[in-house]
Amino acid sequence: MAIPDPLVHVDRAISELRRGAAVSVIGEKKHLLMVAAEALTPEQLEMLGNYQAGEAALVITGTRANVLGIDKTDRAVSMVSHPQGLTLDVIECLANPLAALMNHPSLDGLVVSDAGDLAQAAITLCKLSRLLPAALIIEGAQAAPDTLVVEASEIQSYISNAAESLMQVSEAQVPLENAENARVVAFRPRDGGIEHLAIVVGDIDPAEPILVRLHSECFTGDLVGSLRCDCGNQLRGAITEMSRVGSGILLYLAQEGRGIGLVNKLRAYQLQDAGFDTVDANLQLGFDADERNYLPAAQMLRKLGVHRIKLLTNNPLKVAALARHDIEVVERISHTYPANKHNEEYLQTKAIKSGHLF
Ligand SMILES: Nc1nc2c(ncn2[C@@H]2O[C@H](COP(=O)(O)OP(=O)(O)OP(=O)(O)O)[C@@H](O)[C@H]2O)c(=O)[nH]1
Ligand SMILES: [Zn+2]
Repeated sequence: MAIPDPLVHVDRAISELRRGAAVSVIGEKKHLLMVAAEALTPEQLEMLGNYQAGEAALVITGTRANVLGIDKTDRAVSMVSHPQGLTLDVIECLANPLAALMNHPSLDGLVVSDAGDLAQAAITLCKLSRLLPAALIIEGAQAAPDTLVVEASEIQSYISNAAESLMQVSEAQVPLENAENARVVAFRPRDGGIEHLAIVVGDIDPAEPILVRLHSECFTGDLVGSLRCDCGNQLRGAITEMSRVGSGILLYLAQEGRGIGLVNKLRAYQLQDAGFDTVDANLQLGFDADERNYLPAAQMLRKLGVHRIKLLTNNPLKVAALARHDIEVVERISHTYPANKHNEEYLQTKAIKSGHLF
């Protein structure tokens, strides 16, 4: 029999959570049952409320608890309960800042406490599922026979395990408008999870530092020409520049919305329209300002035989992250395009709050 693959367990748990099913997270001698807050139905809440094993509580990130003002500590994850049980209205407002803009149920009497390792893994699983980082949990609850079981340690090591397992699965010549000699190379993790792409322009000489761009997927900017960001210009501009200098590699990373996913990015845009900047909108949703991990990028570069690069970026985090993953950045090349009236504030916030260089 094949050895069960931890990546596959997590991948299945992601599907379960996204379709609103309960998942059981287990650790050493401990277990909890979780449902993603944003997929919670009144029936499920009633079912979980009647669970004999223990009391249902909501886990949210410390960041979300801080902006709500219900937890002033620096806990990574906070557990929230109510002596009379949490109602769906309260859960929605605690989990989702957009619901909190519309409804104002009383938050009196909430009890906030430390969340253990399993609850932290539950939050990580929500993030991997590209859902809001909030889950209704019951600690100590045994899994029902048809509930999927996943280990907390498998969840916590998923990102690095998936990155390390990336394999080149296909490649083809694709002449581009601004770079006729280009090929697209696709990489897939072992569990069949999210694929990342490399666009290789010209012929690469691994003996020389290669011009590289790490481009995080942006449906709105890359595909439909959104003016809220500068992604479309950066994408096409990088390819044009690689063609001009003769060669280069653009990694097209499946990290939409700085790693929070397209649905959450649209939520962040709605919050920005309500007055928050791009960083605070992420924090309101309970995410970090930037949730990306660049191990997949480093791994793809290694698979392409590239170890020394010149990086097209304004983001110092990308340079530092690649260096941590053993890719030598011999030069950072600024990658700036003129602002428009829709993205001016966004670009300013990145310079002021995220340390972007120009
Ligand atoms: N969460 C969030 N993501 C955004 C927002 N605007 C754009 N994005 C995402 O940000 C990512 C773009 O980042 P990058 O082009 O890598 O930009 P960067 O981190 O500023 O770094 P450089 O462009 O390399 O300087 C894409 O995944 C976009 O979808 C926003 O307001 N909120
Ligand atoms: Zn964009």
